[in-house]
Formats: sequence, C-alpha cells, structure tokens
Amino acid sequence: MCDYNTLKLKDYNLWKYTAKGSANAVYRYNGPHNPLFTHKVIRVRLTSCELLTKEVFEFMNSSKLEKLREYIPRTDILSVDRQFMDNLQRQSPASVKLNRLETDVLLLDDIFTHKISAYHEICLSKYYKFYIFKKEDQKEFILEFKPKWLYKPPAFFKTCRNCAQSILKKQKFSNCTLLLLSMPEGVRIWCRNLQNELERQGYNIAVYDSLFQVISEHYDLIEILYKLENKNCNDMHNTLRQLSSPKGVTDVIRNSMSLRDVSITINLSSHEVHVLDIDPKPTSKWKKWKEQEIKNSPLYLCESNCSLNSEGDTVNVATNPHCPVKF
Ligand SMILES: O=P(O)(O)O[C@@H]1[C@@H](OP(=O)(O)O)[C@H](OP(=O)(O)O)[C@H](O)[C@H](OP(=O)(O)O)[C@H]1OP(=O)(O)O
Ligand SMILES: Nc1ncnc2c1ncn2[C@@H]1O[C@H](COP(=O)(O)OP(=O)(O)OP(=O)(O)O)[C@@H](O)[C@H]1O
Repeated sequence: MCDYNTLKLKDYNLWKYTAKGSANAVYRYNGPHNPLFTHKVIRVRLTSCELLTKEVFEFMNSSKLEKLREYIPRTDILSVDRQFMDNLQRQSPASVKLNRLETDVLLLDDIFTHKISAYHEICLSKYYKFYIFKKEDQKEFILEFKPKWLYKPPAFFKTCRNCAQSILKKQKFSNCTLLLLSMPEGVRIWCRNLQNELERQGYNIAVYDSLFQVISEHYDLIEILYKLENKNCNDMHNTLRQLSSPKGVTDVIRNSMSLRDVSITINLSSHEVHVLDIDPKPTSKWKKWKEQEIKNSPLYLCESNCSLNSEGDTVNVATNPHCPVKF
C-alpha cells in the first residue's frame, strides 16, 4: 500500500464521472500524466450507504479475502476534504448524491483501457453487460456480471435464489450462475446462453470461445468465491429467515452476503479477470434479507428456467456429480 497520508486530493476537475451503483460513484482520472493517478479511478460513497470508505478499505484488505487478492484491482485510500467533495458533487449527474461528509475515497486501478464513453454498452440484463471498444485495428470486449449466490440450494428447491430474484426484478434475460459451478458442461451452457442472447438482440459478435477459455483459465475464482460464500453456512435461506435483530447478523453472514453481491469483469481481449464491488454489508440489512426470503419462498418452489430443474443437455446443479467444489 502506498503512503498517501500526506496526499490530499484537491483537483476535483481532473476526475470525470464514469458510473454509479446503489452505494458508490466511480470517477476516472482525466488529467495530465501522473504516475499516481493515470489509469486509476476513485470510488466515492453515496448518501445511501451506512458504512464509510475506511470500513470498506479495511474489509477489502482483511485476511479473510486473501485468496481473492489477485483478482481485486490494486486499491489505496486517499483523504479528501469537504471542498473536494462539494466540487465533485457539482460536476456529477443530478442522480448522484455523494456522501459529502466522507473524509476518504478509494483509489483503484481502472479495469477499462479506454474512457468509458468510448465503449459501446450492451446491457443484456441488470446482471450482464458487455462493453465493446472498436477503433481501427484496436478491439476490446469486456463482460461485467454479477454471479450473486454461488451455492447449493436446498434439495426441495425448484428455482434458485438468483433466478427467483431475476424473475422478481422482471429481467427479460436470465442466465443461472449456478451453471458456473459445473465445469465444463455448465460453464459451456452459461457461455452459450450469453452468445445466443447477443445474437437474439441482433449483435453479430462471437464471444463463446474466448469467454469459455478465460473462465477455464481463471476457474479458481469461481471455486474461491463458492468456498468463501458458503464457509460455515450450509443453509443461508433458513439462516436469514431466522434473523430477528441486527445482533443476529454474525460475521459469517456478513461476509457471505457481501461476497454474494460482488461483480466480476472478464476482459475477453487481455484475458484479465477482476472482482469489483467488494463492499461489506451492515448488520442493519437483516430485516431486508429476512423479508426478501419470506417474499421469495413461493417462487423457490415454482418451476422456472433455473438450471436446477433443467434436464436433457443442461445440468441439474443440485445433484451435479461434476460440481468441483466440496462442502
Ligand atoms: O438482495 P439483492 O439480490 O436484491 O441484491 C441487492 C442488489 O440487487 P441486484 O443484485 O443488482 O439485483 C443491489 O444492486 P442494484 O442497486 O440493484 O444494482 C445492491 O447491490 C444491494 O446492496 P446494497 O443495498 O447496495 O448494499 C443488494 O442487496 P443485498 O441483498 O446484497 O443487501
Ligand atoms: N476499478 C474500476 N475500474 C473501472 N470501472 C469500475 C471500477 N470499479 C467499478 N467500476 C464501474 O463502476 C460501476 C459501479 O461501481 P460499483 O459496482 O463498485 O458500485 P456499487 O454502488 O457498489 O454497485 P451495486 O449497486 O452493485 O452495489 C461498476 O459497475 C463498474 O462498471
């Protein structure tokens, strides 16, 4: 980690707004060459989040995430003052509400080679986005997706948590990430589903081969996420349903739920893979999680296109003998 203690970010206008999620806004460095900032982004907390940047930084650097380290973009913490935050807020879109009381921001390697506006974005669903850069003979294809819950659902479930949420959130395209737990059959189907959806939407872009190859090269990431998400917790559905106060949210639940909400980027051109959006969850989320479980319960028992009830050439993950990861 660099020693940034004496370094204060002052030049808000050197950071150009790139994207936001529900908890953070991201700005890319857009100034003259500077070895500390060129090819970096800052990640700034929004008003909606309870935990501060310092807590996020601590979580990202904790030993429990050591196995994921090689996939996390290099991250440092920088102090900022109120003036910087106010100015950054002024140059942000109206929908971005920064927590201007924050005294820190994260500084991360930018996983995109070019500025975000240079990419064509194809949003297949809220869980799957392709970014495509094409200029003369230069090309870059990046898939950003949320694997969500990588787990073994209870045996009586017909629809997994990911597919249930996708239905509830009215996504037109769904691709069950439990398929990723089965290498190579499930992974092939998952890649094929993305290829087919691109074609269905009229994009003549071949991603299947490189997608399968990059996932094969970095398959340990899926295994690591699976192990960390399921460590010491065999039935998260039941665990969440039993919660009755924030005190019941153990570190096991917090870690698991935090990792169940990360994003993965796969660069089909450079074959680099990263894990983004590693945010610790506050214990105050217990009620939302419990209510979600109660609301989802009927859906778990319904037949859907979830890979759990696929037959024939698809994979039944619940009883899948090829699942590489053991409890
Ligand atoms: O529970 P889910 O599956 O709806 O996940 C929420 C995410 O929905 P999504 O996965 O994109 O459909 C949701 O993402 P979006 O804002 O919908 O992009 C958040 O990540 C939310 O976490 P937090 O409130 O920012 O701490 C996430 O909430 P947590 O359950 O992780 O607390
Ligand atoms: N290191 C990075 N380099 C380039 N772009 C990034 C980086 N980190 C995040 N982004 C972009 O910014 C977007 C929002 O960031 P992030 O996912 O961290 O926000 P969030 O508020 O935590 O999201 P969520 O709503 O899923 O919790 C990402 O989807 C990604 O496209």
